[in-house]
Amino acid sequence: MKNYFRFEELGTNYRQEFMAGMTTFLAMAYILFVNPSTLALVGIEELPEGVTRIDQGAVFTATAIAAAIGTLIMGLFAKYPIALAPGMGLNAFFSYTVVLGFGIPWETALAGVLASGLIFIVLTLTGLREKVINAIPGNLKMAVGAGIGVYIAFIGFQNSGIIVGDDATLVTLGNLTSPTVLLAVFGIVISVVLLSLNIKGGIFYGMIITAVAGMLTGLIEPPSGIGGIVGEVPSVAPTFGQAFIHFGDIFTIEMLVVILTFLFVDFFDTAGTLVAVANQAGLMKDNKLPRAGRALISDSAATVAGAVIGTSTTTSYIESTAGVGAGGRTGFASVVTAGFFILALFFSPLLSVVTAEVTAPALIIVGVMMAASLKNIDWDQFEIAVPAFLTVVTMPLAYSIATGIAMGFIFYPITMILKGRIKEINPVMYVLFVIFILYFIFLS
Ligand SMILES: Nc1nc2[nH]cnc2c(=O)[nH]1
Repeated sequence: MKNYFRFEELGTNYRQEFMAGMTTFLAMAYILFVNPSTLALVGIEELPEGVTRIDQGAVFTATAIAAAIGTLIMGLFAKYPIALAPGMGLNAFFSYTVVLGFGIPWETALAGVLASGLIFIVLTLTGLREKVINAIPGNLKMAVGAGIGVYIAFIGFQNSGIIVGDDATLVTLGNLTSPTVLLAVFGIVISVVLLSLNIKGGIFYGMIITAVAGMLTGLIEPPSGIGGIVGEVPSVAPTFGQAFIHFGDIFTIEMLVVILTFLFVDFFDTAGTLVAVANQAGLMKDNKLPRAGRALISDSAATVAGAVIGTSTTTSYIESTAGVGAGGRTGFASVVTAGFFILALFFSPLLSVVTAEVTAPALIIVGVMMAASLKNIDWDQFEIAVPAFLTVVTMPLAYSIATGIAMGFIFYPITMILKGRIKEINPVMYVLFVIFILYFIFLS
């Protein structure tokens, strides 16, 4: 086993890899609770006509199983210390834009996720995905990752009532004397303190402390006895296979736009995350990602498995950097993380204590982590700064990851041509330019 994972060559051992795998799990365990509440649109009273609410218990189980499957394949097949789970960027798009905004039932949306995963497998097997990833300028990849971070943080601020709507200015600061808003602020402070002290599971422990504070102050109902903490694994019957049953519903223009967005967002998010984590672990060779095809196949297979069981797009997590920080260098760390996700299946009763105030700090801290890629952007070149900046700011402002990506990819060739750098533009970028112009035409 040591030879399979090349422990000696990579200067690691079982203990170090175990600690790394556990650290990554702790950093991303929040998704087990945040994903079901996001997909079930908890807190939104009225759903569009013809749309039902997805079963939270089923999404909990789907989240844990999709994360375990994806992370295990990444560990054993691609041998990277990279863990996967349903992404916060795309679960927000799935819930707020597709289901709530377009009024598309979650069953059809899941079929869209399945379609995007299958297309990805084909694109990866033909080598096209790797080619396009290499054709996209690093600056834009970094901007997309950072923009998703800002978008996720904005959702956290909004869900917790720290930022609210305003007729005059669109958004403004919420009521800081409201007890629930104060609980969220407390959660952010605690998480920041823990992470500043280099406590690796800081996000997870921050959530536990916030939930306990909520119970002590009567803002959150406490679990009753051991049965409120450990319980049977919730059935996936309400969601399992719905993606297949509703596959026939995806052949509409609206769903085409949705599937393209799933594809594009996952594409750029995964590309940015794989490079960021591999770079941190010192696993890049000549500025390229070794076994990129295998890593991308792991990512796509996880999306397909997740869609069939009942969750939005499963993707490589930026939180894997926590495990790499703890010394993780091989796929064995991922095997450990996957094991913890299986164990977590038995803790579903805790879902009821993880409210929006408890999850908001996690969303905001993930935003901070993803925004770290801003440092890799060449801000002193105006032709780069413009598309990068537009990508980052339009994601939260338009409340759409896809719009942010489209803005960047439309402005990039324009500014590059105007600055006389036409020779540096990869032909693929012109194709993407046309696709995104069409995207805006279809949207409006
Ligand atoms: N890369 C990445 N990491 C995440 N961590 C939590 N959500 C996400 C996401 O959507 N993408």
